[in-house]
Amino acid sequence: MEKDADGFYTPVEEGAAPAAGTSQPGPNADLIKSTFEVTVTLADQQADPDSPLFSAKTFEELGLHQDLLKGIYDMGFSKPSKIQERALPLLLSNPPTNMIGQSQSGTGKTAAFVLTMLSRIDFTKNTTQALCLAPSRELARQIMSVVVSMGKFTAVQTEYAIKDNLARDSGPITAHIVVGTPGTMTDLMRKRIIDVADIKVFVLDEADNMLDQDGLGDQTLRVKNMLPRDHPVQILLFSATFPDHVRSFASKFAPASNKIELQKEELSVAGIRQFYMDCRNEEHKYDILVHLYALLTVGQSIIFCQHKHTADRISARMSAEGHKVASLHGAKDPAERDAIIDNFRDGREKVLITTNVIARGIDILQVNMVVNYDLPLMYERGSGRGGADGALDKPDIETYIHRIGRTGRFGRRGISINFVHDKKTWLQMEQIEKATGRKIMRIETNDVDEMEEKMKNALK
Ligand SMILES: Nc1ncnc2c1ncn2[C@@H]1O[C@H](COP(=O)(O)OP(=O)(O)OP(=O)(O)O)[C@@H](O)[C@H]1O
Repeated sequence: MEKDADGFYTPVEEGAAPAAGTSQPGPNADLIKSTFEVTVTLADQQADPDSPLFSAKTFEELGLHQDLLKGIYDMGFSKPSKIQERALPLLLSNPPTNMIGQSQSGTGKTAAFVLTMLSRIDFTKNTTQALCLAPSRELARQIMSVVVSMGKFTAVQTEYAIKDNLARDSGPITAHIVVGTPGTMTDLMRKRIIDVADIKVFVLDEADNMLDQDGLGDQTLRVKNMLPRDHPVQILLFSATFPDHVRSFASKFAPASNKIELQKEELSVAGIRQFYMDCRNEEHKYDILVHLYALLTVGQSIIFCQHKHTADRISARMSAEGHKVASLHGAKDPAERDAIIDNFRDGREKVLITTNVIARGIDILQVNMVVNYDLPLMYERGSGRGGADGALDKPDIETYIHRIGRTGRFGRRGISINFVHDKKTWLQMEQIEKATGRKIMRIETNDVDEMEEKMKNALK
């Protein structure tokens, strides 16, 4: 589907090259005009969700403090994105109301919840007033960078709750906003290094993942149970996906919430062209990846593998063969992880070979290609994610949507390529195609020139 001049979606042949002369839209272009279908359900059922009161076309009309408006404009944002238009008036209204917000990858959810946290801080008090949890240290660091940029003209104090970031004997935290991962956050709260008495906002980014019992659910619940009970805490859950099995838990976790949801078929971003390549076997997958190297480095690329050892193995092999690549996964030590993602973010590395650890949330506008070297798979309940055992033959649709969402950020174009190499992986890809409702086009692996041509066209 693509939007016509009036902003309506019209079907186009998936994978077809855009008309000659069309250029990659700028960061603000598509999503601000976008008319993708958002459903708003208000906690107050008497209120009309379509009332202009619950929509904001400009940041001015939100009644924000000048210092915050300055921060927003300094980041280059001129108008709220579609999701922000609907979400911000609800997020900022008083009394504070919980929210469950779902919208495609890269549509500005982070900015929406960061602005909410910042706008609720009482800067005259040196106490922690907002907590934000994310599933990975990389994402926590990225969210923090948005807090710092947006809060640049305020007196906001921030602190991390991620592994190895606090000195062992550090005293109590007095920062207004603490961003971290659930394990470390629980730890700091238990030890009373974080004082919860003044907390007003609690945000879960990638909330479906954070609430999933098989993922980080238990730890997240522990954090919630330590929040103060003598005053309401606004709970905000955001993600691009909310699979059925976490929906009811999410509603209990954030009771009486306003809800913003996208139609299911709109979940994956229209600007991302999806392809697959038929490989003969595992070894052929590697060869194809090497063939693609020139294309992978046109912009920046992320290669997703199912296991850490695959990421390490192919990156070591490619490096030995003279191709500059980096690999990142959860078994590396924190300092190394930080250095690798920072190098990639700054464009010093162009190809990042990784696992699901950065499948969610990472926002690097220059990433225009994602390769699913291995398709994402579901894990058997209770097996714990990330290990080699317990993988099922079923594709993990949510992770797929998040992975390909690392490209095509904020209305840009991007392509994703899935490697399939046998009947099983082919069937898995077919299931992904069905579930996301978008065609995945075949690319010939024999003809490197044709392959390059087709991909370059898709990126135009
Ligand atoms: N109103 C706006 N105007 C211009 N750019 C914006 C606006 N809001 C957000 N952006 C930019 O768009 C990009 C994507 O936004 P963001 O990271 O908030 O998306 P997201 O919805 O949280 O994505 P994901 O689901 O992958 O976590 C960021 O680079 C951000 O700076």
